[in-house]
Amino acid sequence: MDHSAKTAPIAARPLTSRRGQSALTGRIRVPGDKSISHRALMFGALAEGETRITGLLEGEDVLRTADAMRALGAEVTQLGNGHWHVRGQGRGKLQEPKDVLDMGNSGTAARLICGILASHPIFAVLTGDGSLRSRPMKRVTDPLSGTGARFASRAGGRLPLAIEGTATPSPLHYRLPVASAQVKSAILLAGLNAEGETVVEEPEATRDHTENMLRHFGATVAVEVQGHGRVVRLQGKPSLTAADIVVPGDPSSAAFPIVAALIVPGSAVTIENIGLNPLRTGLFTTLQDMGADLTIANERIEGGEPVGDLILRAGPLQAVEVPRSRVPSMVDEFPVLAVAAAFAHGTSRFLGLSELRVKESDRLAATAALLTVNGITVEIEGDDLIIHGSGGAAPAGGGTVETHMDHRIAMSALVLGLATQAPVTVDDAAFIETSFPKFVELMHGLGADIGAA
Ligand SMILES: O=C(O)C1=C[C@@H](OP(=O)(O)O)[C@@H](O)[C@H](O)C1
Ligand SMILES: C=C(OP(=O)(O)O)C(=O)O
Repeated sequence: MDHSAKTAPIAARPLTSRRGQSALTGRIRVPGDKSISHRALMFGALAEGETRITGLLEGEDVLRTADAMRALGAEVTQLGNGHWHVRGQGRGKLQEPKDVLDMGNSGTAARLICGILASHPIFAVLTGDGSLRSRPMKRVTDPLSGTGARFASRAGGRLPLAIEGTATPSPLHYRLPVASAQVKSAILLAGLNAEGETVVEEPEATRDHTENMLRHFGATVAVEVQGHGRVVRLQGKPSLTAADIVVPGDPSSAAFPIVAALIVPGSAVTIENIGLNPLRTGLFTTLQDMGADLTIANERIEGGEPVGDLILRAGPLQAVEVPRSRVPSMVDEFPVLAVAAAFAHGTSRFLGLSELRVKESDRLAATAALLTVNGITVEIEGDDLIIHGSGGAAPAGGGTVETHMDHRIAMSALVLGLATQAPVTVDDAAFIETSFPKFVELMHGLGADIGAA
């Protein structure tokens, strides 16, 4: 698939999901964690020596990061089956790219690379596909300007964006105005080449893969918990040394077969080797609050991250209220949680979803639309999403869902259609490739009926 800004738009790929003859059953693994995969390639490129990665997500978003790291001078080798090697020159030694860096659909790639480039004395231009070009970048370029780097972009801070990095970045002390691991990470990455301490204060804790992996490569990163939030301190100019990385299965990808197993009557599914970093597991807590038959087994530490297996059985779900403090730990899971809530007994409320408006699509609106067009009653009140559950009965379905270049809307809609009365169609499933290659094949393996529209 190619959906880059440089090429003509490719034909949309509609897909339909239907209630099958039987329940979903089986034991599966989902692809590697997207957040950890991006960081493994980037930090490998910033470290000295050869970083060996196992279980890398080979989805479009991460492949864009791999291309960008090559364009910046790192040797990035794909060995097959999720094994990759990255040979970096050491911190501060990236080369000026000879062409525009196309980050495709990936907000994480674009924003983290802004942080990396701000503290290199090179010029670079970033662009992306139609979705990424509409997403806000000022949230990183405004604070990063404090390093001395200069940014020029389209109106409203949209890509394409030109960066003139600096050889002598000032260290930043920044309090995040929104809960965002991407913004936190961009600031920490700029701090790698700054003299002294870079400090990020986050009022709500967000995923800490950057902090963990920087430590793994030899940096000194101190984290102080303050209420719901944290203060992160990075010592500048560390020696970053290549390190091996084992990428766990992505809990955000696992969310789709998880919800499918819970709503298709009679299903029994096990998903192995899922990352259980506590800053990523808000969905599992929420589903357990809903009374889902979801058990975590075989918990262990692999490659420095907690992982485990999830055992799921279909059954009745109760409505739930998700507090705003839980949003960062499940920020990408709300579309598919909304699908689960559509089957629940009672009315669910998800509070404080403003950040969903600036994802690959306006996910708050797209999630409400995906349910509404399939006969489920929803309301948006301010930044809250309210879903009136069907009380266990199969919702009507029969709708065609607009995916707006958003992989998570496409997969959520296809999961919904596995348990509605009439099939559900998505207008374009192509973007599923960004985070979950082989999603359809994996769901087929469980017995799901997903096919041509
Ligand atoms: O840091 C990361 O890897 C990510 C952070 C989140 O974005 P925000 O930082 O915008 O919340 C999340 O939505 C995205 O899928 C991955
Ligand atoms: C928001 C997401 O990713 P990104 O911001 O990297 O595009 C996502 O994968 O749901």
